[in-house]
Amino acid sequence: MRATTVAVDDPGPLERFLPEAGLSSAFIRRGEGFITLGEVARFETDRAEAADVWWDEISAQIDHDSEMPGEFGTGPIAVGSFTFDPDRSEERSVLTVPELILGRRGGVSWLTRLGTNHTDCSLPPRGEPVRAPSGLEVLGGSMGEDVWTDIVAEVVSLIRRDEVHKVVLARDLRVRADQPFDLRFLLGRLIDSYPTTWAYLVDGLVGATPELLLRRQGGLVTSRVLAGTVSHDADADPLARAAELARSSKDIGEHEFAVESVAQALAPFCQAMNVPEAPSVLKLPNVMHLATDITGVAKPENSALALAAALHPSAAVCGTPTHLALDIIAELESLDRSRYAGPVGWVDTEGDGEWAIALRGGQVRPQCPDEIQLFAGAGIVADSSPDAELAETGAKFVPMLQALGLA
Ligand SMILES: C=C(O[C@@H]1C=C(C(=O)O)C=C[C@H]1O)C(=O)O
Repeated sequence: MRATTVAVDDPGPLERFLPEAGLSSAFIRRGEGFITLGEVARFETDRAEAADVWWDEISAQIDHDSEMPGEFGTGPIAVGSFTFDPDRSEERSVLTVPELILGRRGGVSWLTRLGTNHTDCSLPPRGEPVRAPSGLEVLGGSMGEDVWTDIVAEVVSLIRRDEVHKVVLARDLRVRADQPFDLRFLLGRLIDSYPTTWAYLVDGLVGATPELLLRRQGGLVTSRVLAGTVSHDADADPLARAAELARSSKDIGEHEFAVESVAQALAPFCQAMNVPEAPSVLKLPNVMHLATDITGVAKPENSALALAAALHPSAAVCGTPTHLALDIIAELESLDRSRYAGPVGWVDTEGDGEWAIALRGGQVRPQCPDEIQLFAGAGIVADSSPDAELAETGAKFVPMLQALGLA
């Protein structure tokens, strides 16, 4: 297979090139990242490890001609989204090799085209205008709010009996429209309102997540761990809320579980690692999180996708200890998380790439194109209050509800 990469003039907002229908994907933060069109290969699996082996074989067969060799993110890539719990999900994970990639990073834009014999490196046409959803109806979730808070209370008592340390519980909301969703509309709204997050669109999964499972760039690996949350709004004093969060022993404890899980999982893949002692506060329009950026010097043999497979599920979205938390989630949550809270991102032919955690998003399925399932979760620890955790999930639904025009 051949691939050609050329530098192009700044194409403007990348998402404008997405077509309403057809195979496409996007991964954009602060105007940088890429959109893809078409597909030359696709691997549906239930394991990120299997996808990593598949991509390793495919990428070795690509003959790449590039005007910008070695520039991070340019060239052929595979884009994917993986389920939260492959052992218990009906949904398949997917890794695809796009036919065309239009990207921008560090002010430089490029276009990569893959195929067997082509050299057409002209920009694709802009997509049709986006369509706002209409006739929206909130159908509710797979369980009522009171049932969900009862489950939180049950988990709190398991934790107080020392049977488990932390469990992240999620809930869902279904929203129906009177015609199929145009996911580009939701993506565009998220990009505009949440520019510091990673906005993603992969195979019907759309959202804007603040959490980066990992970036592997050259020899360096970075992970942004989030856990510990307060909601805030225009009326609240942001400094007072941030100080409250930074002093909250409940949130600091919850955060430490998440940092520990990522640090432990990453250690075998790194020659050296830096884990800051105290978290900082990350401010988003709807919530603030305690945040820790872990960095390390990666051993060369593991791709970004292999690292994502090793780091997932972190205690930010699952719990501690991992296997117990997974079992408790499966038993009590009564929800197929599908690809919510799983890794979403990309990997290149060198094994560099970025994998975010698919949070603050929703899934549209081909058999129900007029219905979107939104997900939000919260970390439960010994001091959790069920009503506060319910409110926290409410705040985490806000970005998608706003994008839909419902908040
Ligand atoms: C589970 C979610 O978010 C995660 C849980 C957090 C928490 O419990 O404080 C914070 C950020 C994320 O790691 C979600 O957004 O659905």
